[in-house]
Amino acid sequence: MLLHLGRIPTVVISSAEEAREVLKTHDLACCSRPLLAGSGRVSYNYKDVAFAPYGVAGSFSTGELIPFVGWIVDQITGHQARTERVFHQLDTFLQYVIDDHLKPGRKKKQDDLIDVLLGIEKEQAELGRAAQFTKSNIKAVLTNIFLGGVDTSANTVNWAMAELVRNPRVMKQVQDEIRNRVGKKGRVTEGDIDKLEYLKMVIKETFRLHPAAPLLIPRETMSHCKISRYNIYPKTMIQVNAWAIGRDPQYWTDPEHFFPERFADSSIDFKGQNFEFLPFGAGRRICPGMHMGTITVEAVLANLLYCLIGNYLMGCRRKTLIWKSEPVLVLLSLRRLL
Ligand code: HEM
Repeated sequence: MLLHLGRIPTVVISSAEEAREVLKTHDLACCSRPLLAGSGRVSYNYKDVAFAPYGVAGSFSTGELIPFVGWIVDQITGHQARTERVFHQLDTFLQYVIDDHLKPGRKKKQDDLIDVLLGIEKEQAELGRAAQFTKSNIKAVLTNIFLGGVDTSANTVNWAMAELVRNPRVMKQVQDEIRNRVGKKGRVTEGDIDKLEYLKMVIKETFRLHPAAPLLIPRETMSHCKISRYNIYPKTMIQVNAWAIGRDPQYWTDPEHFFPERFADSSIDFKGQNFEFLPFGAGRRICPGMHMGTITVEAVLANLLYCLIGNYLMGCRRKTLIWKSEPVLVLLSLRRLL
């Protein structure tokens, strides 16, 4: 489907075959234009990325929609000022963290990510390369990891809990599995998770129905190409609708139904080879934190379910619970864990 998002021609891909064509074959720019509020430029710079937190991301920007004059409305509504304020807050924080790492005589057991990035910056400055890795690049990488790594895992756990509360049969089965395998140890450790087959299926089913990035990261065509039989011109934005593909009845039986067993004895995985299942994307821009994200979701969910008093939850009014589950779950788990 071809549409214009503001001033940018955009193609939305909603079938696994086209997704395979796009993500594997086409010459798509590595730079993306994150759909965050802001400038309307086709770019991927630190300032654009930094607009994401604090609710600025996804907020309506007239500058994005109406070419040339839209920015005036953003000035009047205060959108521009809010965006700048968020950027400065985040920038100040990141600068503080970087300065802290640059303090002489700082005590450290081993290099962390910021030390490594500062090392690259120093190395490139010494080599005197034309295109250098700067402090701004370091801040962009940190913001990217922060954005990519936190909400995605947290939202997946929330969705999994919501689905389990709506499906008592699955809730009971997954809790039984965890409690039988882990016994009375008090908490689920990383070593236990390998044995939890059903939990993994529950997580896969949650990824299928509720992908954390439903349209993946936008791509941009670098040259003229063809998708199916359509001619796509350079500088067209490509959005892959992983949400729609994950619910397409062509690939999934009874797609709206939360049914983890569909993954039993199935080779379908989220590692970017099965284009009907793309919770982490695919191709060159596949999520680099896939392993860490999965482990985090597995560990948090397993511990929540292990400690959760299932009957208490089932007794609650479900509707209320879906919206208010988070604090209840956290409190219950903490009570058991501490
Ligand atoms: C359940 C957890 C996670 C999910 C569902 C998820 C999902 C995704 C998706 C769908 C993309 C876009 C891929 C594409 O367009 O092909 C992405 C990109 C990215 N993810 Fe994740 N992610 C998760 C966890 C993490 C974690 C833990 C980190 C880092 C610590 C991370 C860092 C990133 C980064 C840096 C990108 C951008 C890659 C690029 O720009 O090329 N993600 N993630």
